[in-house]
Amino acid sequence: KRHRFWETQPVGQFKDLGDALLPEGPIEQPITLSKVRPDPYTLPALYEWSTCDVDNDATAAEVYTLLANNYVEDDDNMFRFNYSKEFLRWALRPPGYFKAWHIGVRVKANKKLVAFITGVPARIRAGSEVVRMAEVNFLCVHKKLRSKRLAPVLIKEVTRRVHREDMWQAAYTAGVVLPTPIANCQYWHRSLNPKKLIDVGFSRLGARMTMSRTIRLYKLPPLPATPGFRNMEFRDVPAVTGLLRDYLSRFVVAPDLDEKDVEHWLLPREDVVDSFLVESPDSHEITDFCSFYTLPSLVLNNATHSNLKAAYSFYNVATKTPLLQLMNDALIAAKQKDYDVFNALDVMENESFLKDLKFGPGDGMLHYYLYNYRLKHALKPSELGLVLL
Ligand SMILES: COc1cccc(CC(=N)NC(=O)c2cccnc2OC2CCNCC2)c1
Repeated sequence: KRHRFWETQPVGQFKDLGDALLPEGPIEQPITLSKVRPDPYTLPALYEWSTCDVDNDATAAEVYTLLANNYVEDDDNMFRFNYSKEFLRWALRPPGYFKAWHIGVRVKANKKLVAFITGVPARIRAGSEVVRMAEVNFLCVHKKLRSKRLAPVLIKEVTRRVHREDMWQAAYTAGVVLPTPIANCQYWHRSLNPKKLIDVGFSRLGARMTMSRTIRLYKLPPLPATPGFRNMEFRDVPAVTGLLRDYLSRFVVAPDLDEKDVEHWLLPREDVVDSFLVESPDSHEITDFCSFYTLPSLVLNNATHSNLKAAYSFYNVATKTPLLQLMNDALIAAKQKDYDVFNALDVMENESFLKDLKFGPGDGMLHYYLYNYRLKHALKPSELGLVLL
């Protein structure tokens, strides 16, 4: 398949696959900052760049609306991600973020926001190297401006702004295969509200299954099974950071999280991110951790339901409680908070619980990519310790 744009970029090229002589690490070396193009790339005549200040409520609302109407849909165009305003503010303002990396495109004549792309800084370890990278996300072009080759300009512009901050690598995901995935992950869904999922066409009634039998199949107890299972609180940040750093060190690619990162990414925020831990009742030691983020989907063309409330598995560490039991408690917590479905990728050790906890395979894949960084080998999902929003 031709990738006119990606063939011009410092990413693993399909033609290089199997070339064992190519070294692991940066594909292109950094250049002197004064040599990084100082001016933005050229947009088609009618459009202008517009850095989006998501602190500003009106601007955050414009970004929310653009994504709600034009962002990623499932393969059958029945659902569209519906990131909330508060979620976007959280996702775009981690420690050390750059407002300049929240990049919009507006129509000059009426200032309508018609495209968007973002980067946030992250420290990501690839093998033994911790690399400062941009996590690039929320690439969105208004449905009416597709096939104008706007996406390559947006990608070049966020790359230029990342270079200006002396960063030379990036991490991103896509539902499509581009040159060249570092991992190809399968997504899985666990029904929490099977009747609604069937009503909206997300799931289908199994063969020889009645609705009442299906509801019974996915039923969960009202309360978590693990003694000491509770919400994470600010005072838990040091212990959770220790748990996570030890656990994530097992994976080939994973974020290098410090306490400030854990405070931002994992302290509970209502309808944005939920996190729980197990505090041993007698020793008060924190032994386990689980978390999920909230990403609803709009239900397109359905008379009775407009939204699907979905939880996405985030970071989970089990050192004393069996992972199966810990994740079942996460399902119970999500069901208690009225989620309709709990989604997970087959990354980290997720494969070990998916089938037993009655997850079903999704109908697509999520591919992970690194920009300007070559890995000797593509990773199995179980070698990947990175979850993007
Ligand atoms: C149910 O509503 C949907 C609305 C839009 C797309 C999809 C399918 C899909 N593409 N799902 C995923 O990419 C996915 C499935 C499981 C876990 N994380 C995921 O994506 C995350 C991470 C990447 N950025 C989007 C959210 C489903």
